[in-house]
Amino acid sequence: MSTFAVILPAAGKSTRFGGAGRKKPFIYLNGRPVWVRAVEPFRARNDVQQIVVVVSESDFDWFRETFEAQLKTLQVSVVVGGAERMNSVENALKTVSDETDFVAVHDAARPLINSEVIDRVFQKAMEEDAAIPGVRISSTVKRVAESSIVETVDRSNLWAAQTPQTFRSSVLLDAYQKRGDNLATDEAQLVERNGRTVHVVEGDPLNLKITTREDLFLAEAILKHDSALSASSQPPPFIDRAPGS
Ligand SMILES: Nc1ccn([C@@H]2O[C@H](COP(=O)(O)OP(=O)(O)OP(=O)(O)O)[C@@H](O)[C@H]2O)c(=O)n1
Ligand SMILES: C[C@](O)(CO)[C@H](O)COP(=O)(O)O
Repeated sequence: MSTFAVILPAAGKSTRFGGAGRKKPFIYLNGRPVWVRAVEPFRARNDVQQIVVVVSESDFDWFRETFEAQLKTLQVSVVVGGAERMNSVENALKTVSDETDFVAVHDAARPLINSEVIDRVFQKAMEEDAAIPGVRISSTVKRVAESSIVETVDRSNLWAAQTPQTFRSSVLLDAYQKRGDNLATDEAQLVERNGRTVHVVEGDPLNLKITTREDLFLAEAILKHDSALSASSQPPPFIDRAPGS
């Protein structure tokens, strides 16, 4: 069986989330911390051998003390992050066992990841060495400058990248070793720049990244809807029923 290490970057400043309160990975979402929800689907897998959460230096002691029980139960190690997401992932990569076949990087701010998406990405990565989940862009895309449209972008081949972004360990390590000072907003970009093909599999529109407070409200609504669905044996009225059902 191939083995996977999962890195969950949670060392950002949550600037776009705003407010003086907790940073978004540490906020409770319907009773459980966002980062815990992001970790759980990976911890449930037999092929995941190592899970590393990355937090900022200023959060490190507080995080380990506050979430001591969850860290022990979930068997998660904690690493100090860096100024940029790339630095945070790089720090975690240094702690990944040499025996690990694949590394997956999943935003700790994506708490609604499900096992079906993970299965698809992990399977594709095992077949092709590099894979990410994505969802097709469904709105018309405009390039805007000074509040005016300068271009309508052809959206037919545009996808929004998600996580977990998953790579054969050597492929990701090589991309990071050769990145120099180049920054990127996701690991796929580093691997692409290093001349490797990165494959895209169907993600999930509900695998949202909690960036703003509105995203948190959306995530809460999704979880409330799911729990209502699972509590009721009947599909919701808006789902078409087969004739005569
Ligand atoms: N230096 C950084 C920056 C980001 N992240 C993590 O990468 C994920 C995706 O980043 P983003 O959603 O942009 O989080 P923030 O950087 O905190 O958001 P903002 O840009 O609004 O400050 C988050 O889980 C964030 O904690 C990280 O580990 N280290
Ligand atoms: C990795 C990512 O979630 C893919 O869409 C995204 O690039 C993270 O961006 P952020 O600005 O670090 O949230």
